[in-house]
Amino acid sequence: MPELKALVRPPSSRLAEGLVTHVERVPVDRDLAVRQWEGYVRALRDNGWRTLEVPAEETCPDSVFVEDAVVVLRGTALICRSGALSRRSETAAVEESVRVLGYTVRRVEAPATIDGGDVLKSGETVYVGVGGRTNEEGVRQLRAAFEPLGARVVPVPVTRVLHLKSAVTALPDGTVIGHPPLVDDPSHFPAFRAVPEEAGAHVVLLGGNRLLMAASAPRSAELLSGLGYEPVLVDIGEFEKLEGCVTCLSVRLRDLPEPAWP
Ligand SMILES: NC(=O)NCCC[C@H](N)C(=O)O
Repeated sequence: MPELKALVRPPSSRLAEGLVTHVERVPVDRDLAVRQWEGYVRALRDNGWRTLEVPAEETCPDSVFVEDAVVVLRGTALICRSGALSRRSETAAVEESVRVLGYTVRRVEAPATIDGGDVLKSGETVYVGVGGRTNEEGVRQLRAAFEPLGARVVPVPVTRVLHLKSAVTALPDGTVIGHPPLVDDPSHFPAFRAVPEEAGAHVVLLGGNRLLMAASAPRSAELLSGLGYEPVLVDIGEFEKLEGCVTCLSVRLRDLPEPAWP
């Protein structure tokens, strides 16, 4: 059984200057954020994931949200080109990390934009949110990169939240979960289940029935627990102030090429 591995990236000292789009700006306690980030990394490790740290990018306040910089599928790493100008220089160190790991590296090229937070993989399907940080040309380049690898790319609209994965994520059986007021059109998904909180829509699949979730979604955790899942809760409140969620703080390397890992 190959070891489970994930990329994470320590918060920049300028974290508090991170972008906000759909929420009011409120002060961020960077020291608390660092402790919460350490707790998040610990939760991954405690659940069998070995974490590799991409070096912090001090000049990029949002660089801790490493998910947005790269999408990996079957040995290919697609380096994103963010829809937010201030986030474009986050990718250099991420590209270096995945290259060292042995991934075939492709880059999203202008005029395309893609944020990894808009890309939701579930089985053979790759849903991509369009309307916020990812544009139509981004969808075209995602198709060109991943359809030859066997993926089916399905564009879905995103207008109510920052990223597709701010609205929905998928359970291990492919059921897509979301908080209905924030989901543009649930009919795009073959199976959809409503959860009662915004943050309840965000799960990171840890393996087996375990789901990493934000502590701010206790009722959704209870609902999922009633369905047989085992929520693992982490407090990421300082990141939520910047529209971050559990998914965006790591990139799970499920199709890591071999040999790899230093
Ligand atoms: N994938 C994600 O949900 N990323 C969160 C990014 C938050 C950051 N403040 C941003 O606006 O880009």
